[in-house]
Amino acid sequence: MKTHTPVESQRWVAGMTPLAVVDPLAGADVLGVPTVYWERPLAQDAAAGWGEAAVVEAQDASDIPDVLASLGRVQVRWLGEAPESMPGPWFGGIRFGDSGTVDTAWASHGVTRWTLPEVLVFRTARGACVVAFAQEGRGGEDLVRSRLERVRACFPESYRHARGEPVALELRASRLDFEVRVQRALDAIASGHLQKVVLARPLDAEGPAPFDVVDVLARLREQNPRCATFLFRAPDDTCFLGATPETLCRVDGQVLETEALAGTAAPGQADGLRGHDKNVREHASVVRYLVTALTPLAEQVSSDAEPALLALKNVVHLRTGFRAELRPGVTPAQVVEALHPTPAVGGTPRERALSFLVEHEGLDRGWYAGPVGWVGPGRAHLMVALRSARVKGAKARLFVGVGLVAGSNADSEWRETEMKSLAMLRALGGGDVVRR
Ligand SMILES: C=C(O[C@@H]1C=C(C(=O)O)C=C[C@H]1O)C(=O)O
Repeated sequence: MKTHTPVESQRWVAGMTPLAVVDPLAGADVLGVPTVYWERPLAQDAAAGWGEAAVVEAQDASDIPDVLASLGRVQVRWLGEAPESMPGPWFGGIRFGDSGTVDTAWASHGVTRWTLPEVLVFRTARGACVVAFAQEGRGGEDLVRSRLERVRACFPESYRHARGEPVALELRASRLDFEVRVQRALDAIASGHLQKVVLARPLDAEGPAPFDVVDVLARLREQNPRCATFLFRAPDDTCFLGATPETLCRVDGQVLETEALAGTAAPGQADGLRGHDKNVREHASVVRYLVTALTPLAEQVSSDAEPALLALKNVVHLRTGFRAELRPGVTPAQVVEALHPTPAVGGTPRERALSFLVEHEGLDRGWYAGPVGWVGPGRAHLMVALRSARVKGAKARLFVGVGLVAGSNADSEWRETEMKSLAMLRALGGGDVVRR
């Protein structure tokens, strides 16, 4: 079932069965590579979806707000008890935005794509269960019951570790090309046209055999427990996956949480980060933007008094947490529209920075740096898709970006992109990264 327009007229029937499992990813051994995957190890949340009971796509970027709004109005009739704190039920993402370069390998992910899985296995701190969805109508209830039974009967109880041996990756990237683009950005900053722009570059990696994306997911979550590990697999098996530290928005009723995450140091050099002028300016532009963007939507916006350090395996970031009480009637769809893209992945002034990227970045970001996650009635959790790659067969294209402000230099920005690429490279290669 595929819907290319909002889903108001459709109704869904669903059922739920508790499961004695600890790890939704373990289902890959019997059900194959999940269609969608989402896990935040520290929060003990994990969800894996198989099949597509429905897909909502947009033909054009101008339809994205309608698509998002329609996801929040999904109508589900539960056979028996409804599960508590179910993520989704729609899982998907949105392109970063306009691009001056078209990469057809992104075609199957489209402008935006949201999946209602046929079966969704999820775990929270309270336990695990499987949920099945089918379209309301003749046979819908039977389909739900048989899907639940099939999963209940076969789902492994064990935890799924990465099993493959480390493999050597062939890496391709152009440092010269990146440095030329950084220089153009620094010229635009020096002339006063821009204050900040986040420039990204691709890094192509090839393995000796098709990547085992389930193993890659297992490594991503083990190596990046503070991040959200995600996978969105399109029908042609193009996978977009990663482990991102950056929350775009978490909405639960009227409560909104978001964050400014910008400013980066190597793990050994984190001490000076909070006093480092360039990083402080990079960070402050995001903080100012969030306050301005949230004010029309919220009764009250509060934030941490000053940035804290968020220490990840390969980098340390400056982070300022935000919490807001949304005005009555404000939906997750409106929050996404107001926030994305923040200057953590675009720049300042916003429109000029985005035009600069269309003209000079020379890269189709696709879903990289766009919102990814889940949406449901009155609730949503969307992350910014960083530390990510598009994978098909034995080929992966990684995306890494850096915030440039006055005082940035091409050499240290290149090194920062190298550090940021390690999260994905270590998961793809399964071992330490040797660059030649
Ligand atoms: C653009 C990326 O990361 C963003 C840029 C950062 C920076 O320049 O300091 C830090 C965190 C992210 O907001 C990326 O990881 O690709």
